[in-house]
Amino acid sequence: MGKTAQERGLSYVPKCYKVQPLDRPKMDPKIANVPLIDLAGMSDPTRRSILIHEIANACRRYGFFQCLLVLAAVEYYSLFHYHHVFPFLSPTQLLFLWECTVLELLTFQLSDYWNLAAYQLICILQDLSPSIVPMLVINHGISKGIVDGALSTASDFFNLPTQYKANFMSNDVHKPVRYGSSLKDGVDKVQFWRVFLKHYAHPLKDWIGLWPHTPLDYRNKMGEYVEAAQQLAQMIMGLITESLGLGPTYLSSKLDEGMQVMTVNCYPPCPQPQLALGLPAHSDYSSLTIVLQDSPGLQILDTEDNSWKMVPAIPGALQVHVGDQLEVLSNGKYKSVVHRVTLNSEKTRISIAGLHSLGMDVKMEAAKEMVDEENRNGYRESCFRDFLDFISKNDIGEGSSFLNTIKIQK
Ligand SMILES: O=C(O)CCC(=O)C(=O)O
Ligand SMILES: [Fe+2]
Repeated sequence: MGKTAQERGLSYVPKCYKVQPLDRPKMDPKIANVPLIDLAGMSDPTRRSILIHEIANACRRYGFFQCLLVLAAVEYYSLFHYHHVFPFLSPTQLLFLWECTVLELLTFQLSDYWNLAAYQLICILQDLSPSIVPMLVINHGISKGIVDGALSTASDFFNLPTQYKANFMSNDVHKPVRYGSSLKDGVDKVQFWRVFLKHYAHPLKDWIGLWPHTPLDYRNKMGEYVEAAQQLAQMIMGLITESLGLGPTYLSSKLDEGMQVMTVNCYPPCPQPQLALGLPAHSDYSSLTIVLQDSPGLQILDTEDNSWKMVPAIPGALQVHVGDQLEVLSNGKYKSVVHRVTLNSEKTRISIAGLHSLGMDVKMEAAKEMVDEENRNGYRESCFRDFLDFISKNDIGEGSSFLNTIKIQK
């Protein structure tokens, strides 16, 4: 390691990185319809029940949604971004939407603004397109400073000399802190165009001492981000379990005693992005994953038309994925989202994916409330350790999926 193609900046893609022709990314992918949610006003019972309904629809239909920072959202509400986020709207509709929200911005405080504007947005969109339930998670409480700090210290880490990063190098997927490239370097058949640092993060005091101490602000900045993200995951999971009829605290203590595995990814520019991938198609073994990305590259498989769609990279936005554990808990009502990472030839991309799950050996199974005569249990119980054992012996790049191994054939 340190000598991989992506680390050396080769001007071509070597054979071992070339993915099968069918898996090669299109260079002009469609943009995903990102469901949108505003978390503001959660303590108001009427607002909360609307929110739960919106989240339920997003999880069922898409398996993901996005949260926005308040300040990032201001940038996001430019006409340009509207076009990317709502590609199904005509130019006149876009302009109308944009004018409405800009007007609100002038007359309201930011917090009032977001409550109102999000409602307005949802009403407008539902009128225009009743089949689309839009969701934007805003007011999620992680400040722009915290998000920017995590991305910048991550980037500084990857810019360090290989000698230092090599201290964390390992192909052993059971290690709580490790640096690597691809998935399992040199072991899997096809290699992927990324480098990564993975580390456990919750409870912070148990793990932070094992994290890199260079860059000097790494522990501090990443620590702030992971703590805020853990709180957000709890809040969102409360809404999700409530939407399943299980109540808002169904998973709270298990998540609190559970794991938060941070995968900090760096995808250097790739000279032939049409031939390789940053990560192959996979779903996450988590209950929820929260992804922070600094530029586009993440794609999700839209199950409606079985095509890959690009997730728009809105500055500071957080992407929330339903993971395998939530699919199991809901007995398949909510599906974990299949996603992959594509590359570009110009610029390094950084992403931080936080996988929130139950404890290493705590088994997840379908909630008994989700199982009846009509909906037989579709999943065997499993825990994070089972997943790690699986990936240590199987090649995800070749299509192996842990989730498939725990599905019960009906
Ligand atoms: O880079 C991304 O946007 C997503 C990364 C990812 O899917 C993962 O680390 O599991
Ligand atoms: Fe992932």
